[in-house]
Amino acid sequence: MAMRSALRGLCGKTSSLPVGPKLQPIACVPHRKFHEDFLHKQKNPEKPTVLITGSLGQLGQGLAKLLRERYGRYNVIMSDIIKAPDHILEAGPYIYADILDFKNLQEITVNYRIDSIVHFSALLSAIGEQNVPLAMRVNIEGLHNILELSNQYRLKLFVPSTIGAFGPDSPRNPTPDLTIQRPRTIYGVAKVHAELIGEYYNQRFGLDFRSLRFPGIISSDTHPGGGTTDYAVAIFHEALRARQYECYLEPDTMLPMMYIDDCLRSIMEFMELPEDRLKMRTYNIQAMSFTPRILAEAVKKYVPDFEMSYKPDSRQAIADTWPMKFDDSRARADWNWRHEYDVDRLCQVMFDALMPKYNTEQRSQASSRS
Ligand SMILES: NC(=O)c1ccc[n+]([C@@H]2O[C@H](COP(=O)([O-])OP(=O)(O)OC[C@H]3O[C@@H](n4cnc5c(N)ncnc54)[C@H](O)[C@@H]3O)[C@@H](O)[C@H]2O)c1
Ligand SMILES: C[C@@H](O)[C@H](N)C(=O)O
Repeated sequence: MAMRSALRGLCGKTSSLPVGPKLQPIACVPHRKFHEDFLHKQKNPEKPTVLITGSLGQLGQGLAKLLRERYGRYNVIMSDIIKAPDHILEAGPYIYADILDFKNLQEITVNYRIDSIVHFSALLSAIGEQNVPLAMRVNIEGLHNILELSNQYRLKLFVPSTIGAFGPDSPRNPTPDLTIQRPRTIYGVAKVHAELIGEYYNQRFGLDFRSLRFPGIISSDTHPGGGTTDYAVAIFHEALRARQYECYLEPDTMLPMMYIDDCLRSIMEFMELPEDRLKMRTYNIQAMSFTPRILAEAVKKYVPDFEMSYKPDSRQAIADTWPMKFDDSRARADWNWRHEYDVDRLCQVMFDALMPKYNTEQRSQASSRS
């Protein structure tokens, strides 16, 4: 932080280059070419360079950390269209990349010598329904850009799919990999399109396209971006903050869920598999399934006076069409997928992470009142 403040003083604005103990102090970046050359010299040439789109969302920050541990700090380029907080800028390269701007994506791929893309940019299910034209642009047009870019430059491409890629005509308990997919949200329609067109590019052009269908992801250090499964993150914060939570789903709505560590590990394992291990390009993966009522009971073991009330909103209609449980037997058989977190372990890890934060907040609120 001291170094960053000094740099602010030197050049009037903060360089987006990370400044850490192992780095030479680069005061400011006179032009982008210098920035790119600098990053290239710092990279581990033995490892791939990965671009993460939409990396400031719920999944991107954790994945960048894991990938950097494995490939090196400068081999992972985080990108998004929003301003990054200081701790992101300090952790490694972060750049602006709008997935709707194809030329900008080409420039980034060439200048940063990108080998793989993890494509996270999207509007999630609930937010997508509120702005369908934007969701079509980001989730469909943006995907076309990423796919075409990956094909042009022969990049390996990971695009996550979701339980939302299924609809009311699909078997819901369990939902197999190959079945009817007629989702009722623009988010789901765009994901089915991504799965199919990715598979088509693989068969037609040999593009190394890979996709996993994720359940709702639960994390403590990042917040969800406007999905139907967000309640399963909010409940932990509200239990600690207010001892109560008003859930927007009915008590017995069962959905598949997954702790973020399982999700991020699945991406790492799946992306590193040799191509001949893949019998399909898109796999279901399952960890746990629960209802709001079941999760509330588990939360009460940590916060005994916690109370949950229910006020279903438009997200209920979405959840009612989604799988209750995934059949992920093919992922388990083909590439040995195993989850590690069930609902009890999930609660333990969430409360371990969040309790100190809320205890400190409550202590500081109490001391400012006294
Ligand atoms: N979080 C989950 O529960 C979950 C479950 C299944 C699948 N997924 C998928 O995983 C991916 C990542 O999900 P997430 O939860 O991190 O999403 P998120 O909503 O938290 O983050 C998405 C990011 O995309 C960025 N973005 C929006 N428009 C953009 C544009 N034009 N150009 C570049 N970036 C843009 C946003 O700024 C945001 O940071 C998504 O494709 C999502 O569908 C997520
Ligand atoms: C399930 C997933 O795709 C996301 N969390 C959503 O609810 O939209």
